Amino acid sequence: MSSQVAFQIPVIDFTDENLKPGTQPWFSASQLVRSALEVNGCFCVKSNKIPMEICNSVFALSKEVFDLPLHTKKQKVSDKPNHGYVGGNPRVPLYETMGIDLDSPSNEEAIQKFANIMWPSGNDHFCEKINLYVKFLEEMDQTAKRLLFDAYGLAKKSCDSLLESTNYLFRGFKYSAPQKTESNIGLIPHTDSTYFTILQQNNVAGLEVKLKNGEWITIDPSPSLFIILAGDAFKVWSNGRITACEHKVIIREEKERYSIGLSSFNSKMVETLEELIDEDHPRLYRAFDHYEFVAFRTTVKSPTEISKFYLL
Ligand SMILES: O=C(O)CCC(=O)C(=O)O
Ligand SMILES: [Fe+2]
Repeated sequence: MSSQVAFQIPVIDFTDENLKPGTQPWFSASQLVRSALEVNGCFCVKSNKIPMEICNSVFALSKEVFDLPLHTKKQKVSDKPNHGYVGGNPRVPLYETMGIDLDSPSNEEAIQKFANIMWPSGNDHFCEKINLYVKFLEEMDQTAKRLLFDAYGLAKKSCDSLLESTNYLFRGFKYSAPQKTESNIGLIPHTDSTYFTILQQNNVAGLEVKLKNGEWITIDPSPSLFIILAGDAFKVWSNGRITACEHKVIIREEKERYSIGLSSFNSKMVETLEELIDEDHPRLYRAFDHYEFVAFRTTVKSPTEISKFYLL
């Protein structure tokens, strides 16, 4: 399966010491990121910059959180839609997610605040591991964005400006093992409202993405592979060049599944970059407040209805 995935979805090695702006490996990776995002809306990243021991701890900690009593999990609320605890949705009964919004003063404080809600006497181990992991995923997100901006020939300050207004959301996902008589749908097909969503799986397959040709493929669930999905915000930013990746989760084994990831939002407006508008590519979308869009998406599900929100 992994070679099939590698064939249709490129795997880019972020460990490569030569992956530095201005070098040939950077240039090649940058072209690959752009074409993968334009064609299928996603690519995979291999990176050993974070020790597997930290990833294993984070998966174990995520399980610990989901094993807490429902009333405790429900105490994690957020003023932003889908940024707190979500579970028990009759349309997707196997699915639960818990989010930590990282936009309060610092990641450390946001993670600490979350830990104090889950464990009133605190949890230093949780804070330490999640901090390290989140920092690593933020770096991966920023490298991926810098590669993409370079592929469009954009100035560094254009990427700096997007990164400065970025809010991150760190999330864990749990899917209960479906019973024999139960549907195995973990999440119905959707695009994310984000710029990027980075996901790491933990050996139980489930994430499937739709290719340009309409074929659905399963993403290798190995924890040594990260997948970066482009969301609606990058489609709008790129004036429709980038595909918002359609994906779903199907639990094909009778096993519980855990995944973790980082999503990026804009604290300001999502808008199309002027440099990507010209006679051949007239402006397609209006600018909008990212969190208004996230809220709108909780009320509307069909892709046509969703795109009406930002189509001119
Ligand atoms: O669990 C996964 O791998 C995907 C989660 C997802 O697509 C979502 O919550 O939007
Ligand atoms: Fe998603």
